[in-house]
Amino acid sequence: MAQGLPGVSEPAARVHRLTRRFGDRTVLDGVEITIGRGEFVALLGRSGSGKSTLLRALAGLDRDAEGDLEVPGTVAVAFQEPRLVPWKRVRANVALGLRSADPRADAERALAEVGLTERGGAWPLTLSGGEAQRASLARALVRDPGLLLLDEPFSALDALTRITMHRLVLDLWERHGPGVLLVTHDVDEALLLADRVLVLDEGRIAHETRVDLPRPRHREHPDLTALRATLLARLGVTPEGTA
Ligand SMILES: Nc1ncnc2c1ncn2[C@@H]1O[C@H](COP(=O)(O)OP(=O)(O)OP(=O)(O)O)[C@@H](O)[C@H]1O
Repeated sequence: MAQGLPGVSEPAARVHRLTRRFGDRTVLDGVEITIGRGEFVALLGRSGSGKSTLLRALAGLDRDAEGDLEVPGTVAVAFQEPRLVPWKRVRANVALGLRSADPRADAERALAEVGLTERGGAWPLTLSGGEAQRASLARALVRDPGLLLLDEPFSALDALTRITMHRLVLDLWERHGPGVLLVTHDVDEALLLADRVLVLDEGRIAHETRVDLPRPRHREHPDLTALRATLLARLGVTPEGTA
């Protein structure tokens, strides 16, 4: 995978002709994506369409992906399962691998930002699902990423916690301004959070929708109803009540 050199007007990430084959199966087939600095992009696609494969390539975790990838800044990833190291306390998990002057102080600051100051000394296994996701977000943000990759980080959470986490992510994004790529199954989540929603199908970005609405957004907003219908149709989901 070729890594581009950072330039003056670099976006947070640029993917050019990204291709990934597993044996004789081509899962990604020349994907093109640009994520602007400070832009929030959501990626939808049917199960098995290659969303996680794309995200892993962007995170630099897949050496066998072909194509050009330009990510000028630091990349941080938060996964569906928080992936905290169980034998390190929460604070130490957030500080893990951090090469700053005072990793512990940075970790404390990040924990405060996600509202988890009091759980810094806890063991990961004692955290609730929402708390563990907050810790995972703190661990991502403490690296001050230019690109934040979120792989379905809210899908295992209950509905109320998910709403709280949506607000938290928007708040952190507005404050820190990374480019975000959020992989999700949830059309509403994509429409509530993102500036732009992409649909991955047959190994390519088959559709793109811009969401020009101020945040916070409400599910019932009439503009979202139309966008939701378009996206569901693109995903091959037939509206209820039709054949
Ligand atoms: N290491 C691998 N070896 C072989 N096939 C793989 C590997 N990783 C992914 N695949 C295949 O690539 C396809 C895309 O997988 P991927 O996990 O990226 O899909 P996804 O869109 O994230 O799915 P989901 O929404 O269900 O999480 C799947 O058919 C999967 O079986």
